[in-house]
Amino acid sequence: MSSKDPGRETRPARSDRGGEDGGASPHTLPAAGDKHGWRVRFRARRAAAAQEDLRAESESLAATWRTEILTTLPRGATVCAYVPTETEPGGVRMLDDALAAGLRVLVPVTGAPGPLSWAQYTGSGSLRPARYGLLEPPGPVLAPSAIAGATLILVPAVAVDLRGVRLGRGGGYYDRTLPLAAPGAAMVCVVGDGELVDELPEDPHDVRVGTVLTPRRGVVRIDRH
Ligand SMILES: Nc1nc2c(c(=O)[nH]1)N(C=O)[C@@H](CNc1ccc(C(=O)N[C@@H](CCC(=O)O)C(=O)O)cc1)CN2
Ligand SMILES: Nc1ncnc2c1ncn2[C@@H]1O[C@H](COP(=O)(O)OP(=O)(O)OP(=O)(O)O)[C@@H](O)[C@H]1O
Repeated sequence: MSSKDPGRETRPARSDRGGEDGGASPHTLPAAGDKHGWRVRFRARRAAAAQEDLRAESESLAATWRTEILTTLPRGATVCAYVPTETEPGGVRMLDDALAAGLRVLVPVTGAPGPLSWAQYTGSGSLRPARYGLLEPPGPVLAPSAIAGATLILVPAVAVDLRGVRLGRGGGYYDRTLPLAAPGAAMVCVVGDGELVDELPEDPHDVRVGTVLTPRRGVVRIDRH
């Protein structure tokens, strides 16, 4: 990544970690290990983004998804994705593109914290409101082990770093789910350009991803995965 990239947010330098005010100012960055603080910060940025910018980002992400990722997957393969919320980059259109490419698309069914169950996505028209304001298909619920059949897994993230460490919404759902994936499955995060950063806090339970998709940088492969 070039240091000239706009929107770039790096690991805080020591001098940034709260000044004489003890870090209470909204202008200071969260402490390096403060996952919750970073999550709040990244989510606030998404919430403040202009609709037209989000739309343009989603257009670009969907184009890369179609031309550089979907074309590499055989028809009939299973993809585990998620139904994006309004502020998550990418849009539901990425799921429809996967259907059009002949893939079987599973999305999470969120219950109590634990490994996620799954349901087959057949189109946005049949989605129903679910927990946390998410949308889910009404169809039969598949056990968490369904992820083992996926060739590629889209993993939601608020931000991700250049080592593949992701910051999710704080439920620990994906950290409990990804260990059930097949060893060769590709794990891909879709984020804004300012959400691919140098270094995020990492816990022992965190599962790293191998690929990141951003609007401007396209497909970013993580080394040493
Ligand atoms: N579109 C989408 N679907 C998804 C996820 C996601 O990130 N995006 N998930 C990814 O796991 C799962 C749902 N996970 C969730 C985890 C936490 C919260 C939640 O309400 N968290 C609190 C903040 C917790 C904190 O900051 O410590 C909140 O947002 O107020 C919601 C959903 C499954 N489905
Ligand atoms: N494999 C696990 N087993 C038990 N608890 C876990 C596991 N993974 C995460 N947790 C717990 O879940 C909570 C949230 O973890 P973390 O902040 O890493 O979530 P996240 O990666 O942001 O969320 P998600 O995976 O849902 O997107 C923490 O309390 C953590 O201890």
